[in-house]
Amino acid sequence: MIIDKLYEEVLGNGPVCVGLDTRFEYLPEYLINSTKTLEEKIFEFNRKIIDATYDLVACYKVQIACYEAFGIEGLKAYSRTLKYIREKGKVVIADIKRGDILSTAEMYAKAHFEGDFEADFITVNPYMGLDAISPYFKYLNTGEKGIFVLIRTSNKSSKDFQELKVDNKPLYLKIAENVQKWGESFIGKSGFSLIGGVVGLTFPKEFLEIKNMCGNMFFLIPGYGAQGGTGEDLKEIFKEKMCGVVNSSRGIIKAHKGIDEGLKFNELARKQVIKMKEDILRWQE
Ligand SMILES: O=c1ccn([C@@H]2O[C@H](COP(=O)(O)O)[C@@H](O)[C@H]2O)c(=O)[nH]1
Repeated sequence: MIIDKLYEEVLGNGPVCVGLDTRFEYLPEYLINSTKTLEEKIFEFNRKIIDATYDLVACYKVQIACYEAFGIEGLKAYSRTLKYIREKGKVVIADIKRGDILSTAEMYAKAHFEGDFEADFITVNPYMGLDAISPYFKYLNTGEKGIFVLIRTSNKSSKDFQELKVDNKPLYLKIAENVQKWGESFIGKSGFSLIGGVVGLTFPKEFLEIKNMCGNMFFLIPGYGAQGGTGEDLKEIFKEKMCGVVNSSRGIIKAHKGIDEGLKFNELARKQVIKMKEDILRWQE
């Protein structure tokens, strides 16, 4: 199952997930000024970052908004980036945060688990309930696809709704309970489910509460670096085992900006990955 492959990657290469939230202003000057098409420029930037990091990381997360913002050219670069990561034998998570009624969710599932935008995992929004999530199960049944459901997001305003009490519990715990239950039919050899949770590293106390409740859940963990999360915040969460992948986007792909612009952006991304890995793993010894 794809979740077992992802967990193997974590065991072999550590839990770093490189976030390809590529923006035009992150490109080095030589690419910005080149005569290549926009699609080529964005793809070349991503390809060089992937080539410089794939032996050190568990997976990649590609944020679709950054590519949609460039229009058709951006989506072509998005499609090529997903394909390139999968050709390299690495796992790719498409951060698309979809959530809609059953008939529409069927089309989102087809769009992102097949064809030009095929990814290994996608992120989904649970706000509309089970029938907005169940259309993805057809793909989970193959064992080759998985989803990460938003549970406790990393942004400050996540408290606006996620902390509201339902049956005397914060909503994020209610969601976690349901996600854990849905995931019980999709557990791999690793003991983790193809239905994982998105929980931000910016709330480590709440994270621990969720983790302790959801034994089979594998986590996609945003919030490291640019949003303030640190390796120390993962100490308790990863105490028994590394139960997730830790995403950093800006902290890795724009490391060269303002420091050493130019051809070395990929080497700087690699250095940032090594630094992040050390920062996480030293708390696990
Ligand atoms: O709760 C969430 C869910 C998703 N994200 C996404 O992760 C990256 C974070 O980027 P950084 O530059 O490392 O801050 C981005 O794609 C977000 O959309 C999140 O931050 N929090």
